[in-house]
Amino acid sequence: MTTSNPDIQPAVQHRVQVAIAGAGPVGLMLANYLGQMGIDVLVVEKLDKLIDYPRAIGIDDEALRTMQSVGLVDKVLPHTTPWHAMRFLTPKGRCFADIQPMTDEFGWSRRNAFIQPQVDEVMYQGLSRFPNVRCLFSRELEAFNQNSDTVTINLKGPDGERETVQADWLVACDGGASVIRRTLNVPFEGKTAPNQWIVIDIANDPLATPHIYLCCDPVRPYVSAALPHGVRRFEFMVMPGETEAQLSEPDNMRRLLSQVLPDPDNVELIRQRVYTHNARIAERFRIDRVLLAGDAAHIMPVWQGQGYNSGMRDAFNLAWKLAMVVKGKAGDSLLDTYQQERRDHAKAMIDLSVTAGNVLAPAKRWHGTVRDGLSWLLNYIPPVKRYFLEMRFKPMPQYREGALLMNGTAKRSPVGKMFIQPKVTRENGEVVLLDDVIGAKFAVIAWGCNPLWGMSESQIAQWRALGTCFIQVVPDVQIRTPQDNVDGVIRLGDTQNRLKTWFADEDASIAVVRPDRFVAALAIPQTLSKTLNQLADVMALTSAASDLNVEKVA
Ligand SMILES: Cc1cc2nc3c(=O)[nH]c(=O)nc-3n(C[C@H](O)[C@H](O)[C@H](O)COP(=O)(O)OP(=O)(O)OC[C@H]3O[C@@H](n4cnc5c(N)ncnc54)[C@H](O)[C@@H]3O)c2cc1C
Ligand SMILES: NC(=O)c1ccc[n+]([C@@H]2O[C@H](COP(=O)([O-])OP(=O)(O)OC[C@H]3O[C@@H](n4cnc5c(N)ncnc54)[C@H](O)[C@@H]3O)[C@@H](O)[C@H]2O)c1
Ligand SMILES: O=C(O)/C=C/c1cccc(O)c1O
Repeated sequence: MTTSNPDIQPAVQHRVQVAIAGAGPVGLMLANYLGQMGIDVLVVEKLDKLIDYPRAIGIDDEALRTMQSVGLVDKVLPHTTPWHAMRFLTPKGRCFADIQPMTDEFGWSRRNAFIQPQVDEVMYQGLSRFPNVRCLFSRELEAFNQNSDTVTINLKGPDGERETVQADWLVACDGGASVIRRTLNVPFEGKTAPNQWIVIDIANDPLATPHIYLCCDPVRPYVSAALPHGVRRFEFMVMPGETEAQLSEPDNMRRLLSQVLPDPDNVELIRQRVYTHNARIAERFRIDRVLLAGDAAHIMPVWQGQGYNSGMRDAFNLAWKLAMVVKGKAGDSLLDTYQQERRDHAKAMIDLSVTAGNVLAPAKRWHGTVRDGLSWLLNYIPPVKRYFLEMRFKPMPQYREGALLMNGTAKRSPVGKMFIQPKVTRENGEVVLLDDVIGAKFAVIAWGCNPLWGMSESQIAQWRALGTCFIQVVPDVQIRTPQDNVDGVIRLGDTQNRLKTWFADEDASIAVVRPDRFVAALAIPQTLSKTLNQLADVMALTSAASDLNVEKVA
């Protein structure tokens, strides 16, 4: 661990509850969530502005749900193309995997194209809603040290001047090359791919056909992706011996683009750059008062668009836990569940992304021949086809240990999985998405019954103090007629009949849902009280739980 230089006497000293290194999407999301919870946050970014070149191009339904949780989804959606299919083509142009899930169990389109800097900007602008959040550019985190009470951070300012930050917690959102991860000597296990890729972004899309195509050309595999705002992305594999400088020469660019466009000279280039793909994961995500998130914790090839989305999952998982610990509502052991829950799933996404890369560009040519033959056969087996179409190969996060109470066998249980987000009808007839009723809170969602029945007054007070929302879901036809109403319980109509179906499938009637929308426990009215007590133990809730104070978002 580094020690700060005692000779440096910084002119500016900041004191905050949470310091975030890096104003990439993960740092910005975390800052928005913590800002909304009333936490004092300082984001430090070494560059003088947000990164503005194109990077990630796929945002999934879980990430949109995360944007919704910080009140920004309406500003993000205009920068997306929903229901975006990803199609793998054989060398002869036959589509052998059409990945196009058309379900919306979490409330949003499963696959969406987007342009990362535009959505990063939305998140940055979102911070202006919170006087308790500051974002300082041209501040590079150079060194830090921590003790049992605090983290001391040394920053270098725009003219080389020094500043210090005293923070209760430091979150490293400083990207793949994270200086924080390296300083802490946390191993970054995995592989770096042997091949590079050249990414070319073009304005005024000269092709303009929808969706993303991954073309398994054995001579030079490539990707062609339609993006919002008339942008086209091409990615070509760089062959052994080729260099970035060579490939960027006009003649070579023309040769590359002639593989995909009839008139390769008539293009409006935004940017081209050569990249290496890494598949690496940090051995630990928590080192005492320092937490690693996003690319600082895991990096992966782009083929499933999961680098960005995995970072969003980290932010959603960590933010509510950090807020509870900072506010003294939970002991800091709650933060151990962040690594417990997130690391395995991030690893599964890395493995999936590597596999997709091997399908697109197999290491040996004969692997490609086998792939094309097998895929031709499998395409005729409907369950296999459905498996691809519905994206069932993408492992949905299921936490087996952590801030939850697993009952029954983990494989079958919905505990540790994200709760569905259907439309619901309020008593005034308004139809909204479920999370918009809950807000940034825990929810106890009961089918038909009164969730408070069986809970003691003190237990109700304890969970209310955490900001828990108690919900009674009824068949939609019952919602407009006041009946069986209970004080302090929100009644909702099951607009799409999805909640009834969910509870019937799970053989339960009450779900305890965490602020990140993961199911923490299942119960029936007779077991809820005991279940909530056990959950309070697992989550290290303190007895001093008082209102979590969700600040009103302007
Ligand atoms: C060049 C590039 C292209 C990519 N292209 C794709 C793609 O095509 N498809 C895809 O799915 N994913 C892509 N990714 C991955 C995706 O962009 C990342 O997964 C995502 O940006 C991770 O977000 P993050 O917030 O964790 O880190 P980043 O977005 O990397 O943000 C980290 C931030 O921390 C700042 N920082 C670093 N060190 C310090 C320090 N010491 N002090 C202060 N600030 C610091 C950096 O300047 C940066 O702004 C790409 C990544 C990169 C780097
Ligand atoms: N569109 C694209 O094709 C594209 C473009 C850029 C990045 N990406 C993805 O995003 C990820 C992050 O991008 P980046 O530019 O920050 O990555 P990068 O190439 O700078 O590598 C990130 C970090 O990985 C670690 N690393 C690399 N080799 C290592 C080794 N041998 N041992 C231990 N650690 C090692 C280092 O900490 C390095 O700084 C990339 O790895 C890639 O998967 C994709
Ligand atoms: O969003 C996806 O699922 C795919 C993303 C993708 C595919 C190919 C190349 C990339 O750079 C991607 O981000």
